[in-house]
Amino acid sequence: MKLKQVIEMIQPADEKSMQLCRRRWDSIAKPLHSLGKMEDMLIKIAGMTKDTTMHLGKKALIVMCADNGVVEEGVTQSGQEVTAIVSENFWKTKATASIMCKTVGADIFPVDIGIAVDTNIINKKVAYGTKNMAKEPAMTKEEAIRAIEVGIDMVETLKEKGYGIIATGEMGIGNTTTSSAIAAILLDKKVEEVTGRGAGLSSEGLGRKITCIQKAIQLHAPDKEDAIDVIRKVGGLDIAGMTGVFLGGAALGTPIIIDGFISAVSALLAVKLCPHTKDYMLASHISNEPAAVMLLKELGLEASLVCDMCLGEGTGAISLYPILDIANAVYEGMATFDAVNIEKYQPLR
Ligand SMILES: O=C(O)c1ccc[n+]([C@@H]2O[C@H](COP(=O)([O-])O)[C@@H](O)[C@H]2O)c1
Ligand SMILES: Cc1cc2nc[nH]c2cc1C
Repeated sequence: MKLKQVIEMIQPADEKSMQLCRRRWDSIAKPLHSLGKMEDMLIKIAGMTKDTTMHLGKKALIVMCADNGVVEEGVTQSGQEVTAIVSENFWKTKATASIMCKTVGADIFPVDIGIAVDTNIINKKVAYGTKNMAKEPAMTKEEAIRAIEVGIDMVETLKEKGYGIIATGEMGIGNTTTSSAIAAILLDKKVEEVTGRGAGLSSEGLGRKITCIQKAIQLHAPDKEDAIDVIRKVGGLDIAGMTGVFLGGAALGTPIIIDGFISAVSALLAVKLCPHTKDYMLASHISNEPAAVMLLKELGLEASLVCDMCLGEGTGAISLYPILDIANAVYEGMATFDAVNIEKYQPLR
């Protein structure tokens, strides 16, 4: 589906289904709202799917894998070759996210949306990596839109295959540099406030990373009001792909789970392209990268997990699946106040 068409399709979440879901929670024989965010998440999901029965279907993780030209500026601890190695390991259940997916009963879909070499994962390559944003725009406008549409199409394909909820993830050495650039622009923050050590950068490297981002922003002056302009000048193909996943989920009524820093940047870009997209997002955890809290605040979303994770790959997002399963089991299986003859508590809220 085309980006323009998808943006036109997106509607606010369904209030009626959310009300009915809340009513069901309030009828269950336990203190009101005592399952906290577990209840809130299912209520939100009911609004997304327009269905209060919570038959979510199969669970997926889409991992957008891409390289970033800015790596040649010495802004990362690891070399660019790590992107392809880890990405191919997803298929072999040898990377963290793939092992976690197997454990929680989710299927993993690693997508080569822009790795610098050919790989054997799902081939949706838009380019062999981006250009170095410190010297030129990371990509063309056409490439940015194509990468967003790859994300949209992945959601459409998975929905057709019976997947009812999708976690987002990414793999791309250098993508905390692109994400910090985007965060600085969208949040109107100083680069040093939104830039962290990514995958274990030294203090000297961190200084280089901050200077590099400042230089790229000064060079390209991205238009804050134009999300595509921001993505194409200082973003990445992985970020663009995840932005498309959020938009596709909102258009097709599929809940999409935000992972860490890079995923939250993509979520905010999707909201900039279409504000109602936010209704179809669930926050999972709070990444240790400094801008993670700021991004969730800007999105108006609260994470359910605080685990000090900053691995990426979708590891935080898929950690939410067992919690959603537990919540759903209670929601579907518990006796009501009427059934067990307990007088209903008065709401505490
Ligand atoms: O998701 C996060 O919050 C997160 C925070 C720090 C690092 N990462 C992962 O580490 C890689 C990017 O780190 P870097 O230092 O190469 O920019 C990329 O593959 C991400 O999956 C991910
Ligand atoms: C080994 C490794 C695995 C990763 N997974 C996500 N980012 C990563 C970065 C490195 C370096």
